[in-house]
Amino acid sequence: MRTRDLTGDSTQVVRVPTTERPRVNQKTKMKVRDLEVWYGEKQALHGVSMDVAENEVTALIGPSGCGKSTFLRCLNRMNDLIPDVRIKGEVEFENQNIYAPEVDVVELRSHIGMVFQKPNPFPKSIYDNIAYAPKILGQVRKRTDMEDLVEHSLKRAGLWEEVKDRLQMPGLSLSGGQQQRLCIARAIAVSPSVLLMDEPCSALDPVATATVEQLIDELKENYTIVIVTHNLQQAARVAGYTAFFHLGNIVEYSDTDSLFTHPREKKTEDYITGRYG
Ligand SMILES: Nc1ncnc2c1ncn2[C@@H]1O[C@H](COP(=O)(O)OP(=O)(O)OP(=O)(O)O)[C@@H](O)[C@H]1O
Repeated sequence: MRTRDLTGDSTQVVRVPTTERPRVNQKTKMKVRDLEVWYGEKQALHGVSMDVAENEVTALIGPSGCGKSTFLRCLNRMNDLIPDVRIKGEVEFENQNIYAPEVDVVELRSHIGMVFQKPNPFPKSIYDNIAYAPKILGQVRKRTDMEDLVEHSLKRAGLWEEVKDRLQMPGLSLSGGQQQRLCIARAIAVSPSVLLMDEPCSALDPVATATVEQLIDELKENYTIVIVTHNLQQAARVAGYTAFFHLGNIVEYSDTDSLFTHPREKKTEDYITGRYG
């Protein structure tokens, strides 16, 4: 594994593997160490380590089956829901290993939210899609506070103007792109600091994709975003950092410009130039 000097101070050279930490002085929001995942007998991640930069968008790219979604789901323990899964290693968030036995997973997921590939609004009204989780979590009790939260979340997701006159309509009556923004609004309503997005645009047309990409760009001011995408142009457009996964390992992790213009590894170059995958 390659290393580089992160201090610039020749008297105190700290060497950190480049796959873990993309840039000098980058504040780290989540720290993943030696993550191994098995589904039954099949190992999907082989000791992956990575620092996730705060208030940045980090893209996970790589060929089908290389472990991107598995890695993403480990960041808020979504894999716990899969039978026969076994996870080793550490994922640190706010100075705590999220796999420690005392961690409350429901609360954890209110800090680290998730948006899925296919928009999946609840079969409820637009209003209730947003209000449901803050209510269940006891975050908001007064009706007027909830109305404010619903409005604020929909505005943050760039959907307010389109739905403000029909908040009691079913979320499922919206278009695909609107449903995905509703899901983003729902995720941010509980005030997470990290948003995980698993191919959030793959079911959307180019216009809706552009809207969601613009939203991701705006959200990164307040949120740390990790996004799985098959679309290399999308990674190049939205992400400050990109990790290239292959066969359950990270081959290369760096700032997006460097990864796409000067990949260090031959495998990365082959992938981004379309020689395989
Ligand atoms: N629920 C599961 N049960 C068993 N095996 C799984 C499960 N989810 C993923 N896998 C296996 O783990 C490996 C990694 O899958 P994962 O979905 O993480 O890859 P990916 O890079 O996100 O793929 P894609 O780009 O096709 O979505 C694959 O071999 C896959 O078949």
